[in-house]
Amino acid sequence: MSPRAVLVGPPGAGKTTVGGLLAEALGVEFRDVDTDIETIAGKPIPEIFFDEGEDHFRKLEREAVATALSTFGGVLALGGGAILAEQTRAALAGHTVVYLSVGLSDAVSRVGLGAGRPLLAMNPRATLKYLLDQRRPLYEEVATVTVETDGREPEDIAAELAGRL
Ligand SMILES: Nc1ncnc2c1ncn2[C@@H]1O[C@H](COP(=O)(O)OP(=O)(O)OP(=O)(O)O)[C@@H](O)[C@H]1O
Ligand SMILES: O=C(O)C1=C[C@@H](O)[C@@H](O)[C@H](O)C1
Ligand SMILES: [Mg+2]
Repeated sequence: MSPRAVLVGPPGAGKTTVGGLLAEALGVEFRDVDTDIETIAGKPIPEIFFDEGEDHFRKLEREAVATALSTFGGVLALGGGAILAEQTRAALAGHTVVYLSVGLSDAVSRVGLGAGRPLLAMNPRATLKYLLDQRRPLYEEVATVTVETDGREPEDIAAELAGRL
């Protein structure tokens, strides 16, 4: 089994929001790997970062993505940093991968002060700029479909994707 679509993109791209709407439009289940990781760890992501560190979080993330890619048939949202792992980028080959791209200004206004996002806990704007610049080539590498989300409503993006997939 393979996901109908895998959504990637930086924090604030709308993976969770658009992913849920897209799954509804396609009549399939929605799953978010960030939620899978919280279930496996038994605690919220900020606590995993705080208690065990980012490396441990990334290990849980690689495992959770690998499991979901081979067992789930609906719309799957990855965490914003999942594509940093070479193993995950390789595992995405052959899947329908949607890159939700977002510019710095929309990303900043969407994530606000970064609540619930441990990497953005300090200086969200500068950190987001760094993450967007560092990761853009990696999102582009794995994507089979790219959608620019700046200035667009999640419902509109999900409807476009439902038509394209
Ligand atoms: N196209 C959009 N236009 C305006 N606001 C949006 C859009 N997409 C998402 N949002 C809002 O931005 C915030 C972040 O969206 P969301 O949680 O879906 O992003 P994400 O890509 O899942 O981020 P993360 O990587 O942190 O999980 C939410 O409050 C959501 O309502
Ligand atoms: O961009 C990132 O590295 C992250 C994004 C979130 O989805 C979570 O996976 C976590 O907060 C890390
Ligand atoms: Mg999300």
